[in-house]
Amino acid sequence: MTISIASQETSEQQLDNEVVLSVEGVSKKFCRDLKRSLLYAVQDIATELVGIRQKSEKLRRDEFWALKDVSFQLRRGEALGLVGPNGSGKSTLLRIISGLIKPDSGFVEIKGRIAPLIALGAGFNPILTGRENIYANMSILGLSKKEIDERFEAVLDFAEIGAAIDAPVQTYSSGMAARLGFACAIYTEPDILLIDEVLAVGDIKFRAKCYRRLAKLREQGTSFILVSHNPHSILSICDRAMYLSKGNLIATGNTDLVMNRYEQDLFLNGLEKSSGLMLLSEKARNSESDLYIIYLCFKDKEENILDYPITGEPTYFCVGCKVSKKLNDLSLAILITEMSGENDIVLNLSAYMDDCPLQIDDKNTEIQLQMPYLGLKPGVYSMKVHIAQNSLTLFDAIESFRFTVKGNKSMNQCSFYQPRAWKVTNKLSYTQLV
Ligand SMILES: Nc1ncnc2c1ncn2[C@@H]1O[C@H](COP(=O)(O)OP(=O)(O)OP(=O)(O)O)[C@@H](O)[C@H]1O
Repeated sequence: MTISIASQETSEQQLDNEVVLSVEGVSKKFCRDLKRSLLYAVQDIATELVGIRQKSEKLRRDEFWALKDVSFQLRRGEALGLVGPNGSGKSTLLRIISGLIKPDSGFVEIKGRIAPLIALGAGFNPILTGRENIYANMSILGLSKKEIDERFEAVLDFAEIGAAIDAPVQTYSSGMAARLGFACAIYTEPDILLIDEVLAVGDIKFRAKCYRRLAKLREQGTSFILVSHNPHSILSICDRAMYLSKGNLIATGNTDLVMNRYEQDLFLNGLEKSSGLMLLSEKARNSESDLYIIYLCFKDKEENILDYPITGEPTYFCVGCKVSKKLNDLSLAILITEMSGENDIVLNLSAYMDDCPLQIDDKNTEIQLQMPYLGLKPGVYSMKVHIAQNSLTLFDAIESFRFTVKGNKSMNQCSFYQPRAWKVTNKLSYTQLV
């Protein structure tokens, strides 16, 4: 069952916009065995020729569903992010939409011109030069020779590949091929642009230029579907996202919520998913140490243990310790990395850096890091925890405490939660413009 995650605002805005792409109940099966798949293809062609072929919902030996009953719509000017683990069917879906392969059932309806940027160099002939490929590629996308002549200089300017334009495309780096592919696609002025990871190979400057151009194209009414394994690209560009897994549409709707669901499924399994508590077996701990950690958890300000810390809410991170003697000048240090994306460090805190040494008597103790507001956005994180004395003697360390942050506040595709209030006053700081 597909979960529909939609904000009211987004749905209302979209009602005004015309549907440019409609995908209805699309399924596609493939065969894992090459020989058998050739045999099935021959069988299918033969039965189709004699007119007895029926679309079958059944899988033959070695077949599997690469896509199963996928339906969605794309509206004019909309940016849709398509996410899912490797092999979940994203490229297959884009290939079906662009007409490169036929679905086994269901249909795709397109209004206007579609430009697929599907694989590196897709549509490029490796032995032709960049110049020749621009003509070949843009004419496949529907432009006349005269139209291509008029746009040729603009494509060259945008691609910034200089003299390499007269070299065969097979001598291009992946980034150069992506530049040329993107430039050709945007100058065909498509109604729908399909982008499958190609931007990931461009350098940062070129990617920034592409994203600026995409924003401009959207203002002019171009819709696009962006496939990316980089959550930041999806979160910053797309207003809606779709999450595929094993060919099934798992969730669709608000980008933040869909990405959150995807990241939870990707990084957590079973028990970990519903627990913000990590209990450590005393036997496995270093019980020789004067202090060792026996649990980690999150609590709310009433000190209830939380399954999930929540963005924007008062949150206590608690470390339960077994202690055998009085200790001074202790520091609790935490380093939090985001498990999606590039494992970026999002928080690095320690009592030592805060000039706040902790004193512990010889009783078992819970050390708390009290956060008036949790600034982390919804997502999946991993935390390293260290307890040391004078930042030199390490007592205990936990290398990875995984937890999920949920959101109940509006984050609006940004990276952290900012506590805030809005106000209007009648006091002006300046009464006259200089
Ligand atoms: N022509 C084909 N013949 C057989 N199997 C195929 C074919 N094309 C794709 N597949 C299989 O279909 C499944 C979906 O592949 P697809 O390329 O759509 O995944 P994806 O979500 O784009 O993956 P990635 O994130 O790795 O690019 C995979 O198991 C893949 O091996």
